[in-house]
Amino acid sequence: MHYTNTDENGNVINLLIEMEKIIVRKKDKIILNSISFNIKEGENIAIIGPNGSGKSSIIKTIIGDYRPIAGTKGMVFRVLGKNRWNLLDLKKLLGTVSGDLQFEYTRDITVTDVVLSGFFSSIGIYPNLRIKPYMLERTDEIIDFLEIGHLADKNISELSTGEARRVLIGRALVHDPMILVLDEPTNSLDLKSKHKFRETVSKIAAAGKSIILVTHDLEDIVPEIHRVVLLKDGNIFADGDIESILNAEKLTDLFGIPVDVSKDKGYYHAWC
Ligand SMILES: Nc1ncnc2c1ncn2[C@@H]1O[C@H](COP(=O)(O)OP(=O)(O)OP(=O)(O)O)[C@@H](O)[C@H]1O
Repeated sequence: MHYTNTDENGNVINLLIEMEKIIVRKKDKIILNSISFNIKEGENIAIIGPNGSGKSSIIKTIIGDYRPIAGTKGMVFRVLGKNRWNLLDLKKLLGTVSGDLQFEYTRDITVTDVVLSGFFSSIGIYPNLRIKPYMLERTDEIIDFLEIGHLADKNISELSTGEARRVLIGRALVHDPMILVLDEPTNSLDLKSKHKFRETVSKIAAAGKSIILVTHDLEDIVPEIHRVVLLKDGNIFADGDIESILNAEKLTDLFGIPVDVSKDKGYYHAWC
């Protein structure tokens, strides 16, 4: 187990995720090409890159939906020091919200039940599920924490996209995961909903969860995120502290067109 490690100065660090030489292939195409990076406990990162660069594939690999090619020389893939996980246990550790998860909720189900369904990794609550009192307590706690109590009895189909997205964060948080994984979470939200969503992410980061955020929108990178990974063609193009990565030179190189970057009140903006 390598969950606990030491850095070059002898300080103890806890590694949540260790990836070395990760190769993922789909239909004869290498979609992640020898990816290496670690995420330390308490660290928040953003992953940025052009369409098709492999951002969602990294997330799917981390949450166990995609498997790296086994037997690659020097390959390491560990979550909390373990290289073998029961998928359900892994999903408890990693709360996940993607921009399209809400479209899986096609039938009427209340906000409370959507949050509760996170305990079962299900899309809804069914009679065969054993709901325990602590689950209901935790669901109420999360609804309070996210300030969505006024929505609790509504059906998810009645909510705006922005409201539904915050409910899905609740679903991801019921297990008290160590890491919250957000894949393009502000897709199709209006300005106010994006603002509200970002405040929620900041609050969760301040509560001590690690955030892994995939986005096309630099404004989604809340000030609690200090590290950015740039991806291109299934490779890591750059990885470092936000100041050294989110600048015109790096983003111009990454996207192959002139990009300008500015920073205001802790948030970054890019335009071209
Ligand atoms: N299951 C799959 N089968 C075949 N090809 C796949 C599969 N998953 C991903 N790919 C391919 O891998 C590449 C990376 O896809 P991925 O979705 O990770 O990119 P992305 O950076 O998240 O893109 P976007 O910004 O458009 O969401 C793409 O060329 C995609 O077509």
